[in-house]
Amino acid sequence: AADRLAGAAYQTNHSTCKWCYNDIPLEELCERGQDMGLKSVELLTVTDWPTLKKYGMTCAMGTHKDFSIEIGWNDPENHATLQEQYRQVIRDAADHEIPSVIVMSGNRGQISDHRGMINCAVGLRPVVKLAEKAGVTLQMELLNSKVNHPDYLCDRTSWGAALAEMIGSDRFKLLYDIYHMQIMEGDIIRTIRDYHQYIGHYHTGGVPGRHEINDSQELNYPAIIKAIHETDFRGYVAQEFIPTYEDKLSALAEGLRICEG
Ligand SMILES: O=C(O)C(=O)CO
Repeated sequence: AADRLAGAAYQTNHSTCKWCYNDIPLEELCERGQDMGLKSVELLTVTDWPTLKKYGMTCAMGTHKDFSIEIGWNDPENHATLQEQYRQVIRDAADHEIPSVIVMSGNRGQISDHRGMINCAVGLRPVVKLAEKAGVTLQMELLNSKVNHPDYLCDRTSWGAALAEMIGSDRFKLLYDIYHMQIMEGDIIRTIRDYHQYIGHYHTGGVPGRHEINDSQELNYPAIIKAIHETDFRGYVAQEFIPTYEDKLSALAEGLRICEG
């Protein structure tokens, strides 16, 4: 009951990533999540979107069952397949009122960062047009290539922002993952202030280890979330830490509380 009262007053649009609670059924996560002030459970596909709706929640960042982190838009060989998948997922997202769909750059392989950016822009252009018509935002995730995703291309904020400039649409944004970018770049608050116009969504996680965002780790989440709000951010902040507490949902509730400062 205390969580419910607190949750109703929360300033942030809170979401969480389902994969961090794989052993908890979605219905249970929705029921308990609602009570703690959660508005969304994300990185779910169209099959789960109706369940969220039943609980008055959304999937703030939708995905498609065939999406891959490593195989992405930087390689033109993937464009035809990806364009087909995005035509489908954009249509589904519009039908289910899902605000955003995730995008991955893919791994570098033999392709230079500059060529990869041009390839991403060329491949994404037609699906961004569809997203504009559908009122769905495509958001490319920034991930670390140092610890978790070796060779992933979209691993620096400036590279992502340059791609967003090249694409030039309000329906193409960056998913700024605070955990991943702390590993790659640090300088989190200044980066958010400098690049917020390109950022449509945030992920959290403790550094190092990607566990609870409490004071066992190095990031000052209350200050980071405050800086996000100071940019007039209207999107969602999703908890994406791997809980270590025995009661995983109490870890999630605590994460939301920490973000509220
Ligand atoms: O796979 C990861 O590391 C992610 O952050 C996906 O959101």
